[in-house]
Amino acid sequence: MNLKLQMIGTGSAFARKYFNNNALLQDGDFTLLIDCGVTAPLALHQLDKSFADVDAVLITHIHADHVGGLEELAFKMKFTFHRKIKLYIAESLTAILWEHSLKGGLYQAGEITSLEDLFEVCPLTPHQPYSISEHIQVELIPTEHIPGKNSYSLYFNDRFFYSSDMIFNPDLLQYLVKERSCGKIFHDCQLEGRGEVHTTLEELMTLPEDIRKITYLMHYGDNKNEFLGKIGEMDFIEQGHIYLL
Ligand SMILES: O=c1ccn([C@@H]2O[C@H](COP(=O)(O)O)[C@@H](O)[C@H]2O)c(=O)[nH]1
Ligand SMILES: [Zn+2]
Ligand SMILES: [Zn+2]
Repeated sequence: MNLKLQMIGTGSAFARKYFNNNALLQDGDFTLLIDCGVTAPLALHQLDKSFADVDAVLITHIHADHVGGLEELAFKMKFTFHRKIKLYIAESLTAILWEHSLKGGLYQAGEITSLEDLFEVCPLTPHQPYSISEHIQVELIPTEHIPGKNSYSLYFNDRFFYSSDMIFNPDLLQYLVKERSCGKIFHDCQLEGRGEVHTTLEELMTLPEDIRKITYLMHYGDNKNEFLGKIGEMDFIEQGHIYLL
């Protein structure tokens, strides 16, 4: 069974040409939304889709380009579609997501007082595999992004790695490829400047050729086209395209 990956956005946090780095992972007629940033509703609309097409959502960390669209998703599910979808999120982030991000907009006395009033919350323990659909299995891998902020990368089906936002960790990439049969890497890529909270193109270019060959770049800036031909054996993943995995 082929899974389909469609990035609804491939942009860095403040990109204007590209939507937030969020994705749809499709297993037959089941659709998982990976992160749900501020631009997710419009990004879906431009693909002739909406939250009605989403069966579950998986969150990697608490930044607006990854969770800023959850308020609309939650309201739509509750009051328009009358569905409670599964919310997959690290157990360390559930209280933070509600108390520090969603409660302000979604709280409604007697009606919406917790995440569980909106979602079927599925708290995930890092380093454990979870079955999300018949052919989608995910494992959270804690990775460094912002000091003091829990942030997770995703390892699907013991086959492909989705960094979300992380600083460079070549040892992890080597381990996944050499020891865990990783065949594709979707990696955030800061095109210019120092990689204080992300991995830079310069850093990714230091990876061995066999890893670069299976690496697809995402979470990039508006000037991405200036870097065409300057990314070695790597490829840019394109917003809206459907990739068979
Ligand atoms: O130390 C920092 C922390 C944050 N930033 C900026 O904020 C965004 C955060 O969004 P991401 O989704 O993690 O990209 C980041 O890109 C930086 O632009 C920073 O510069 N320095
Ligand atoms: Zn981001
Ligand atoms: Zn981030």
